[in-house]
Amino acid sequence: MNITTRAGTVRSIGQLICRISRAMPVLTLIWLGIPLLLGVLIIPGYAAQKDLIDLFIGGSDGRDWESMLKEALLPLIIFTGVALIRSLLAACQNAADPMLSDRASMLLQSELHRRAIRVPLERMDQSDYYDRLQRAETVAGGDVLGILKNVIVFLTLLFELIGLLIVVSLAHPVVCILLVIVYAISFIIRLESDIVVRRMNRDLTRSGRQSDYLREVVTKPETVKEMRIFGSIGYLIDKWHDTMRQSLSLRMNARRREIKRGMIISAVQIAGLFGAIMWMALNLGSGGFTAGTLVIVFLAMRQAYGISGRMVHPISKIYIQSTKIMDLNDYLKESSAGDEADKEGIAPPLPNPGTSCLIEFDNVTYQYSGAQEPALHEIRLTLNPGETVALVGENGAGKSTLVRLLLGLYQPTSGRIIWDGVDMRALDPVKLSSSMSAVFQDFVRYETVLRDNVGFGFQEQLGKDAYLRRALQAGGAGSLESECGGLDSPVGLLAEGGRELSGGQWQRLAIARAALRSPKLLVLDEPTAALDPQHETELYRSFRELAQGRTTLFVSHRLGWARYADRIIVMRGGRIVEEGSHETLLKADGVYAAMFRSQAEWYCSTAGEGEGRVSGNIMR
Ligand SMILES: Nc1ncnc2c1ncn2[C@@H]1O[C@H](COP(=O)(O)OP(=O)(O)OP(=O)(O)O)[C@@H](O)[C@H]1O
Repeated sequence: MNITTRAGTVRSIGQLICRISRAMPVLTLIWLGIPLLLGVLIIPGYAAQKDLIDLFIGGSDGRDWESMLKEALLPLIIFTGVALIRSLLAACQNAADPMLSDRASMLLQSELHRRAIRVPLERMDQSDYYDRLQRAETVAGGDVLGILKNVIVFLTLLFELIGLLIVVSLAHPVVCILLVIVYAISFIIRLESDIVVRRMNRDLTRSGRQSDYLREVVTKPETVKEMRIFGSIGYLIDKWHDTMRQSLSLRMNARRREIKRGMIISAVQIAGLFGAIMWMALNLGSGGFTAGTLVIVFLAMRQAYGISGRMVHPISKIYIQSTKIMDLNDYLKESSAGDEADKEGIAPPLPNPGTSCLIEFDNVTYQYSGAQEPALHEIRLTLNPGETVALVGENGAGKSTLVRLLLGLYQPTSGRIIWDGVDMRALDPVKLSSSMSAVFQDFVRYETVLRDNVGFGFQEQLGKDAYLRRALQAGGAGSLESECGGLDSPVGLLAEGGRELSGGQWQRLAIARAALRSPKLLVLDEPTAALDPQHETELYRSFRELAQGRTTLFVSHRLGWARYADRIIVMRGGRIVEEGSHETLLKADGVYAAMFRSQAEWYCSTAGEGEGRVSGNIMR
């Protein structure tokens, strides 16, 4: 471990403690002050012992017992007082320690969650983000308890060790120097050993995530069905075994290395202790030591030896955990970018989005981080107020990427998206998102109560049953209220007594959620993927009503629905390749016409074979 890494470890622990102390200064002060006091108290404790030993070994020396006892009274009081105060402080430490750790864990977890919701979506797409978030979550959720425990044990032992070294140096500086050298060598060896473990733990997070995924995927009822049919369970289990075997072997190697280093450290310390005792024995006559000095130096060295042995554990743990602390600090630092601007008085208020909702893509290019090619190339597109535009194209054409940019979830790599004449990046983000509503193909299932599933669309109306019912109707989920037993009935299997809903029912709730708002911009990204044809037809009718007077963009692979749009945009390879009404595009006989014909042929042929129960109105 180099100096930079070591400094990084100390700095990250310092940052962690500073973060905690800002939230709870008094508790942190008590928590840190107790070890310091425990260490300081070692010195008068040993000084009193030395005086007592010298007094009683020196004998009466012509004095009466009464005057000797009088002389012994002060050291006795100090010795007993120190012992009492130390045990009192230890009790306080036992109370303060879990109190601080638990509160710190809660504090860090809430800070982490607050930060996580601010992270740009582009950052979430990068796999290293999940590694970092996972490590930060593990630290804030539980590891921090262990880390703070280790920090406090280490500090307590460190201050006691310093106290003992002061005791020894007061007796004779040479012995103290010898002990300092021994402990310094031990520390360096230990630090070198720990860097291996630290690196290994970091590497193992990624493979651990992979093995967790594999373990989950082979046991989940949703995935088991398909895997049994495709016979992929055996292959995935073997893959999981391989990942686990590699992790175990890495861990075993690091453990062996740690044990070897531990043995070297013990040998160095025993040699140092032996050398010091020998040196003292050789200088016993000439060194000017009193018997008391000799005894307390011996006792202090013995205690210091024990302490340094016990210090190895928390130090080693802290070094291993320091990566995690660094990760937590880095994560909190990274995701707090922009916080400064949020502080009241620093950032000027941003303008609200306009009410007409004329949206222009001005030469917009978007490239995913790490991707070789842009997913969208120089898009020029205008969505007119109140217009319904259908976005179609083959898989990977860039439709969802365009939708994410339109919703402000991603920012263009180059170019601008303009809302009523203003670059969307310059608009108030909260007002902007409340002017939009969206239904995604990968919609969220809130396994709480029915009310939440609709009301999260517009939280101010969460308690207004009439609005929620209207939204349920608009989403084609009007019957769910009575089927589930009321708006406050639990849905999903997570809540006790919850009613599990079908994929289509969940999807209809997502649509009801979007309908609850009164958005200027409505975006429907494959909103009916999980619906049966009958309900899909009903839903598209509801969408048409919902889209009235709003700028609407909908993405669908069902071209039968695209014909009802005012305009159809066809994408291919990240570019807009065609644009126009259904009739114009059919006449143009290009990409859209080919796609439409192939779908129409499929429907006609399946209907002709008498197998298709698909309602013909999809392609009519
Ligand atoms: N998170 C990502 N990171 C890197 N590349 C991505 C990411 N998401 C999508 N892409 C790539 O961007 C391109 C456009 O993807 P996009 O999801 O926008 O297509 P799509 O038209 O919505 O496809 P589909 O119809 O299958 O949903 C594809 O080549 C895809 O591989």
